[in-house]
Amino acid sequence: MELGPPGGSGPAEPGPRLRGLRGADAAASASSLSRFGAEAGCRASAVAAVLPAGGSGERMGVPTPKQFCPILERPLISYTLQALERVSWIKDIIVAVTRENMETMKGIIQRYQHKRISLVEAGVTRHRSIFNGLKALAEDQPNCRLSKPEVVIIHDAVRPFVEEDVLLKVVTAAQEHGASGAIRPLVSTVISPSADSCLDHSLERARYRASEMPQAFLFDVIYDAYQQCSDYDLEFGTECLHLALKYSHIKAKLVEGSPDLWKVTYKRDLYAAESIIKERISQKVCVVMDTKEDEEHVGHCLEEMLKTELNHVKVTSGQDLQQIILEQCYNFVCVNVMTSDFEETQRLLNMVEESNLSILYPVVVISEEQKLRESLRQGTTIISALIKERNSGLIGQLLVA
Ligand SMILES: Nc1ccn([C@@H]2O[C@H](COP(=O)(O)OP(=O)(O)OP(=O)(O)O)[C@@H](O)[C@H]2O)c(=O)n1
Ligand SMILES: O=P(O)(O)OC[C@@H](O)[C@@H](O)[C@@H](O)CO
Repeated sequence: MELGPPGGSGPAEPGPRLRGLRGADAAASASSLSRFGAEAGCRASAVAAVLPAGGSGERMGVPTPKQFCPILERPLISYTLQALERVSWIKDIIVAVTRENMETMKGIIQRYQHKRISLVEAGVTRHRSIFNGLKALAEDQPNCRLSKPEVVIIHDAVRPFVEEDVLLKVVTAAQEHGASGAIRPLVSTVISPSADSCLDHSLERARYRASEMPQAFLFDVIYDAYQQCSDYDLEFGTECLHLALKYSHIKAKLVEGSPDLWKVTYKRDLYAAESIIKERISQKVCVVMDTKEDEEHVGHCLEEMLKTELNHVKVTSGQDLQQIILEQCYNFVCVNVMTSDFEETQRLLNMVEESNLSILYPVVVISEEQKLRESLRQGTTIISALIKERNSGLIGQLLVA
């Protein structure tokens, strides 16, 4: 078992975007968050996460294990890590990878500046990988450098669209019930085949749910369960909640999860994940121009038109660029009125490159205000298509209107 040092710090890159919590949810989570935040602050690691990432991805049908398959030229696992890193009260993230992929994983941690990550060696099955991750947190292990958490989250590394609200729900429920897991309605009906591959019986779909991730447990509940586990369970089991019930006699609290909790398993899931990520990072466009005051400025006209094509268009001037980049905007439209504006545009390009944003996020440069005004509709259509398509072959478009 190899424990890598917790990672460094630095801006995360694009990935699944968190929706803000609203209304009662926000109030409830704020109190729970503050409770965890407070406890996490005093106990430094009240909540930890274990991410099994030691599989081979056979069902994906490609040589690269699916957790390392690129989406927008970034490994799938990096999006999951980023989603967890955005949750400040998760103090340690333990990732189980095979020995042969250890260096690849370390490279991803460094390239994308992931933090709070410790690596352990995966097992030959998912349960064994999870068990190795738990051992890294248990204080009864030699050379253990991590403190035992009160609650541990278990989440598949190939489920990138996990959000803070569902993590908070399962963690809060686990604290109260000992175990908790996200569930989703079944899409297909479950049937039981007979020995001769004929229908024996089918289950009433409405009475059943699909078990998804994340799941959360009081650490001792799940660690004790894994310590008692039979080899059969470790070899063939797929359900951590079942182990908590069978060995720790804890009935997990089930929490309705969002539709995006699904696991990347087949190649089609990669395409689906890419389109979800593209959609999420295309929702914010920054129109950069040298003035905010002049409402007749073509930049404001462009902004109004872009709002009909894209969700969120923010107008800013050159001075706010650093803040915009820190807010993780990935789409910039620079309206150049005078040739001097090109210096502003070059400054933006330098900032985007320095800020480590992926080169896939197009900066659209427009020159010639008057001509743009004449072809504003066409310019809007082209800009929206560039942002939505985000094709690496179209990097750094210079649109001369
Ligand atoms: N020995 C294993 C097997 C799986 N996993 C991880 O458990 C998660 C969910 O498992 P699954 O979707 O089955 O992944 P694979 O086993 O890689 O897929 P396949 O069954 O298609 O080979 C994945 O993050 C996978 O990397 C693991 O840590 N150790
Ligand atoms: O190894 P597999 O991908 O088949 O199993 C993983 C899933 O079973 C698991 O992630 C959820 O069902 C929740 O337990």
